[in-house]
Amino acid sequence: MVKLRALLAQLPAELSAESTWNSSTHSALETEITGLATNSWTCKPGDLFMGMPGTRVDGGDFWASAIESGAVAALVSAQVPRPEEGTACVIPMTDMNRVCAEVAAAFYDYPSQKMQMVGVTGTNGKTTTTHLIEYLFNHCQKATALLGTLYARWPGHEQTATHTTPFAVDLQQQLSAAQKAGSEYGVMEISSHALAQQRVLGCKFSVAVFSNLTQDHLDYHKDLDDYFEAKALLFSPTYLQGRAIVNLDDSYGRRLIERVDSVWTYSTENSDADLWTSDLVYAPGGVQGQLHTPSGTVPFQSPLVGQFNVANLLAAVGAGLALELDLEMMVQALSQFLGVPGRMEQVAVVPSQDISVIVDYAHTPDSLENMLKAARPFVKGQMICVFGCGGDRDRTKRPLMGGIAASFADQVVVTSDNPRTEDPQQILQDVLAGIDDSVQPVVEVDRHAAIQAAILKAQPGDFVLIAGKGHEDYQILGTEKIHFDDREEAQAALKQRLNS
Ligand SMILES: CC(=O)N[C@H]1[C@@H](OP(=O)(O)OP(=O)(O)OC[C@H]2O[C@@H](n3ccc(=O)[nH]c3=O)[C@H](O)[C@@H]2O)O[C@H](CO)[C@@H](O)[C@@H]1O[C@H](C)C(=O)N[C@@H](C)C(=O)N[C@H](CCC(=O)O)C(=O)O
Ligand SMILES: Nc1ncnc2c1ncn2[C@@H]1O[C@H](COP(=O)(O)OP(=O)(O)OP(=O)(O)O)[C@@H](O)[C@H]1O
Ligand SMILES: N[C@H](CCC[C@H](N)C(=O)O)C(=O)O
Ligand SMILES: [Mg+2]
Repeated sequence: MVKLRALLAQLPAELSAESTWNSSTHSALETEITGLATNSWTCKPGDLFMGMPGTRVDGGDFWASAIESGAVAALVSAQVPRPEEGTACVIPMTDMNRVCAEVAAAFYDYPSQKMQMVGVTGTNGKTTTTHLIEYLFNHCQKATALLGTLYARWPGHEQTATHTTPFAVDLQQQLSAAQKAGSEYGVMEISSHALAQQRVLGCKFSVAVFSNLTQDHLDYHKDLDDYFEAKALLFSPTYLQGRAIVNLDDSYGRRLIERVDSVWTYSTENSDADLWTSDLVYAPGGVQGQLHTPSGTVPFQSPLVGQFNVANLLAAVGAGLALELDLEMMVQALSQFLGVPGRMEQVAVVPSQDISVIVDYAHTPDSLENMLKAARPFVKGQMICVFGCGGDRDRTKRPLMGGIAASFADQVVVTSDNPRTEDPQQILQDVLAGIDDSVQPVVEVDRHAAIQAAILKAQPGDFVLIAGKGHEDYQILGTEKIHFDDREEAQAALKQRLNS
């Protein structure tokens, strides 16, 4: 609980010009705020309502319904029409994204500053790297909270996530709960959307990781440079108060290095990097090699598959060393980390079968290519790739993904991902536009039928890769979310194959 006056005092003067306060504001200043709300529908008595500008509406326009639900006051964009003085406390603000983040951090008393925080950004590898960091840190007896695409969890608690990076109020509430539950460390995925919308403002990071930048989200960002600038914000002094860990193998990573003072680079092969690997041997059961770090060189072994996962584990070890974790202990933990749900996850059935099936979350051109390349050495027969592209998301990546699937797989099955409000057939056409006429993909709009067709038609020794949805246990058709899980679908098809 905190008084409205105290919360407003945390805001920089340029955001909450006191000169605009009227008698309604002054009379609400001593009221205790018991919660924060950004949705008028879920606003409770005692809350402070913050009206967020969105793509469809300005939440500020709903201040009356929030006040009716018991909100003590509403903070809204300056353009929002306000009530007559004396009727309700509605205070105009300059930048609601910033206001919301600053207020949330203050309300929860800056939890990130009571923990050692690691932020991970980049197009691909955030979920995998944050899981690795959580695992290494917990193995080294450091109680660690993890916030990301899959869930928010800390010792004794786990909840499903709705976004890769929560909105400011949820974020600060979760960090506060994690810290109170004993987490000394926190690791989180930070999306470019979150940085552009300032959801993470008020958080301070001891370590920030940059994995890579390749095409995605061009529905939201103007171009790749704009996307990069959003990611680069994490490495500015506003957020980073420690060491940057940056991928030297990525061209945008090399650009970022020029801008940061305290940086360790990592590379899967370049000995100029601070952390790098050599003598790598890839096998179906994982990878092994030598790990070179600022704390010495050690042999390592990991059950993870693919060169990109070596990059992820380098980033994770770098984060650990930056926070003074023991290298030997981390290397021991690496050998036991089995992977992340829905990332290169093998679908197994009993009795085992003569084909392999993998479910992976590749939903960008780069990750699709990496996944197919990583699997190739282990394919005895044909490599069959089942995939689609999400609706209401970057359309320009669709033909690129089509071209990549056709180049790197032996057979392609184009199907739906989450069509959302787009016409599923049109999404398929966008993907097919990138596939050369000489290739004859199977086109099946129903993902269930597509997975079944791929698995039932596979020949002994074939390798079926089902990409795009990974851990997701739903499919979004229109505005409806139905239960759908690639792993369950593959299991069922494998059983059917056994009996046919
Ligand atoms: C593009 C984007 O980020 N959109 C976000 C935006 O939605 P919007 O603009 O449609 O919102 P809106 O409907 O206009 O409403 C604006 C505000 O008014 C409020 N409102 C609205 C109506 C009402 O009656 N009362 C009321 O209070 C709403 O609660 C909201 O705060 O504001 C909403 C609330 O703040 C967000 O939920 C929504 O995220 C949507 C769901 C989303 O899917 N975002 C994705 C793209 C995203 O952020 N993804 C990244 C990961 C990307 C990666 O892979 O790297 C993430 O971090 O998850
Ligand atoms: N370092 C990496 N570089 C390139 N591709 C990767 C890397 N790590 C994982 N991948 C591929 O990208 C897919 C998504 O990985 P992951 O979930 O770790 O990424 P993410 O950055 O969290 O994605 P999102 O933005 O959706 O949260 C994986 O299934 C794999 O195919
Ligand atoms: N975080 C990603 C997830 C994409 C997952 C894919 N299955 C899709 O629906 O496009 C995004 O919001 O673009
Ligand atoms: Mg993720």
